[in-house]
Amino acid sequence: MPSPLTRLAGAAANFSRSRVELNETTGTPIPKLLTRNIYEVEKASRAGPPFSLSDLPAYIDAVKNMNGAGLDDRKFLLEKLLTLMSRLPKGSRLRKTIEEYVIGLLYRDLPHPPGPYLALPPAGTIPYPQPAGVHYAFRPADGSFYNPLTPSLGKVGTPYARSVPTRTTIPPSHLPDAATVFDTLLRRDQVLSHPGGLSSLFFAFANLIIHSIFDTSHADWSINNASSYLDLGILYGTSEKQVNSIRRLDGSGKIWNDVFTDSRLLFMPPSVCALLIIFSRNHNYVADKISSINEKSTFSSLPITDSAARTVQDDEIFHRARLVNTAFFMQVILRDYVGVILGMVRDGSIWRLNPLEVARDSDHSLTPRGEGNAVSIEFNLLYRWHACISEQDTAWTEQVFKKLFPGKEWDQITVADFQAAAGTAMRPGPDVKAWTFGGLERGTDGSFKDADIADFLHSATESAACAFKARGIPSVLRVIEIMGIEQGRAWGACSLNEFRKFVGLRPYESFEEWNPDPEINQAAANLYQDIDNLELHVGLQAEETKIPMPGAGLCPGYTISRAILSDAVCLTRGDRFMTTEFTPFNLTVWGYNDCQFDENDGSFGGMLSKLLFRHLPEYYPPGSAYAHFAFIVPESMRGYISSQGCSEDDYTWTRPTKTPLGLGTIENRVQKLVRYPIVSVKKPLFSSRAVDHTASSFFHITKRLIEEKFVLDIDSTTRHLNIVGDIVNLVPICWIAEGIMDLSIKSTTDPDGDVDAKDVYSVFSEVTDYIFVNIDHSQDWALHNASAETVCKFSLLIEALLRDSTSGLVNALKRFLKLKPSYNESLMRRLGRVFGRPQSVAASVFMETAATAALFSKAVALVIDYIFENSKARDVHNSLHPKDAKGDGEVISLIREALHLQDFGHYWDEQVLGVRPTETPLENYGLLDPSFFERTAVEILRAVFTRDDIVKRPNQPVNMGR
Ligand code: HEM
Repeated sequence: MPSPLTRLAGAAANFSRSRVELNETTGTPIPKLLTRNIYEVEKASRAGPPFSLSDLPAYIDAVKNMNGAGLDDRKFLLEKLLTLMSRLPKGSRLRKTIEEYVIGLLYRDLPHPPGPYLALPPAGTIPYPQPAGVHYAFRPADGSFYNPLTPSLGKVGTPYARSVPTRTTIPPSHLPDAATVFDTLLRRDQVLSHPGGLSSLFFAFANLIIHSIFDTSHADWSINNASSYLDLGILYGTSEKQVNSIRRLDGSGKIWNDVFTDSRLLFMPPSVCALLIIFSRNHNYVADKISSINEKSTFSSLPITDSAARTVQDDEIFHRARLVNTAFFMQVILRDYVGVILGMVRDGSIWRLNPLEVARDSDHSLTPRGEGNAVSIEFNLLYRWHACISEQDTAWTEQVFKKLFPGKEWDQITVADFQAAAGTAMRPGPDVKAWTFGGLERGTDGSFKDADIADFLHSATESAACAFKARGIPSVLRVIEIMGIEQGRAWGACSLNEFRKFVGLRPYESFEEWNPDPEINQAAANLYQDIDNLELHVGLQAEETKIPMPGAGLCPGYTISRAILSDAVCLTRGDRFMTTEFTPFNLTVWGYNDCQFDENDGSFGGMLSKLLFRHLPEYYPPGSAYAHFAFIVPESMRGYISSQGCSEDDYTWTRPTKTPLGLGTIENRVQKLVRYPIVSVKKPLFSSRAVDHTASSFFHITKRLIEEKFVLDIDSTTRHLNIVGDIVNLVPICWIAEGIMDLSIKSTTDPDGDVDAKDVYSVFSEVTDYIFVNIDHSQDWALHNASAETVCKFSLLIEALLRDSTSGLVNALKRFLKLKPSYNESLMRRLGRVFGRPQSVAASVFMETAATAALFSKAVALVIDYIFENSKARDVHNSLHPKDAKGDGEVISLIREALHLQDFGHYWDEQVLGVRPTETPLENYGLLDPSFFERTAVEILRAVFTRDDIVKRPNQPVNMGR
């Protein structure tokens, strides 16, 4: 059972999270005022200058060739632009202009809507899948109605789009035999690790992406049986029937444990399925939250007997949870995946290309968003990244193929063999709840063991992917590549040069230019004679590859590297659920906030770590590099971290083993925030004389705040007051700031005060969260860093006052000049007598006061709530006025009673003991020290309840969160 302290702290945590400031366009959190500057300066100084003279040739080339001969991609304009954007200061106008320009450019690389298709999409209308009474946007199972005006655009079972009509005149019969092309240009000759240290898990995620958008029909290669959207169709299914096969339909909106619907993935390495299981679990986590928070108070508890009501509730929770879960998928794509592709994670940059932004052209027209999308054959061919399959995954695939095609060598398997297997041996049973992978067994509740899922993921993070390269594809996939080449021909795909022209790149004039390796270019020249004949698939996969440099992390062939960005932009920007419908209204306020990334979480703006910490907490302890940088092999990432000037020691680099949940003891967490030993400062702070003095301050501060914060209602003489947010939360803050730290509080009478009390409350309550509340591993990094900075800053302040008080010079001088002494001299003198270094004493004062301020306020708020709810305001008034010990005693009993009844006590149970509480339910920590709490709380209540003009608004709760 959580301790009273922990439960008390819960609301402080919720409060501080709900106050995170969001960028209105992207919904992303804005760094706190107190941390923003230092953080940015530090990053910028590490990253280097945004522009250097050596970049000039690339920019000149761009200007000359943008609409003419095509860009020379060997001059790395794109990389330079990306680097420039990542290094320009946040909020810079130039950065925003370039970002908008680049996103507009990439989006317009492909026509919207796509022009030609391999066959005609369905004509006429198609049925609208929205059930009656649904007032939120939801993703139709089959990808229809993403563009409401062209509802079949990108729908499951429609033909692929064609971006580039070919004018190549070489007859198909003159093209080299597909098997010979594989054996000459594509077959892996040696294992070469990925030059950027990308892990096999990165390609497992890429595998999820391609399966989401490509599923070429074996009956008709022109048809794509996947939708053209990153809608997690691999998890949810591509038809109503499939979606229903995973749903519980019991009103919870949840799916069965650890299920997904795309059976093709069962034949992929187990890390691919393990990664998808994380998203499967996330659906249920989100559904649980949405129903328990119940933002509109419309959900009923289960079981729901009325079947119609059950369906309505289940649909709503399911669809909203799916929107949130696919938003997580999108964030992992944009933050982790594209972050690695562009080398941003490697270089410690939190900047990302954000294709979802609202952007305008120079003529003020909006760059379109959410218009729909249809994937094209060119991108299907471009995405066949089989060269990167790691050695371990190759060995695994070989085992699978041996079972599927017993007795056959890799070069004896035919396309017909593969298609036959795909229709029979590769079809699992219809019950998704019984599917397994990687030899795993399901438990009685249907789920896999965390240990097993984590094991696959850890291994995939640890194993290096292979490099993109000509002659890089494992022999076992020979038949798949032959099929790919033949599909390209059957589709009438364009040549490599035609594709390059289409995306604005200069076409190659020779095979040498395409790939300078003589063995490769001569082999290609023999097969194709003319560079213009070079087929798209082969041309893309055997092209010279990029090397890691700022702006380049994936390091595929040059053309893939350019085109992949257009695809990423079009897929996400074209999806209305990721853009125009990506709103708190559809996702719920909680869901919308939950799927935002935190750029200060230690993952350089990644999102996957949040999911790994959340769903496998025992196997991803806080600070594990396996969680923060799952897409880069830890050994490589460790090198990058130290070359960025960051401390390797901030992370753990070894493979995680099972670690008990929780973050250790309170003392342990305090130690992580302060560098000096904590000493006891209770006596100077909480002696009865000191508390008498503080209690009187609390009374006066409360009175002052009440007068200041009253707001007059429109057309009325009634004034209203946010008793928790504006008074109770701020009283201890004002006391700590003014009475201990010598800071003046901004107010209507002192607008130039040193600090805003609400800002201070916010940063102090982060420290409270870190020490007392946080058990969420994904929050640990950000909370620790923010808290450590707060503790350091404010402790320094106290330390300076302490040092000054020992000399007493400042105040002596002020007294001599008949000025008010500038700080609480007697308190500082008492603190000065504590045995310990000033740094220790200062940090200890911070911990005793500021770190528990939010807990103090929460407890007082509960008491006030109890008083109003139980109509005891008049009794409290009578007890506290006039002031006497008996009346104060009565109110102290009431405080104890309130806290016990609000379930914050463990000393007393009226039902069991039948006695009134005699002891306080509070723990002896900081401002919750009972002798301090009870005396000071009484004074706050006196200031509130001895007035006759404070009543609770009818039908409105005391705002406990605020
Ligand atoms: C060990 C890992 C992998 C294995 C065993 C594998 C196997 C296969 C197989 C069997 C197919 C043919 C599917 C069909 O037509 O039914 C295929 C197609 C494909 N693969 Fe892979 N693959 C792997 C990794 C990857 C990766 C990492 C990517 C790129 C991110 C990729 C991209 C593709 C694409 C785009 C297709 C065409 C899909 C379609 O048109 O439906 N594969 N792969």
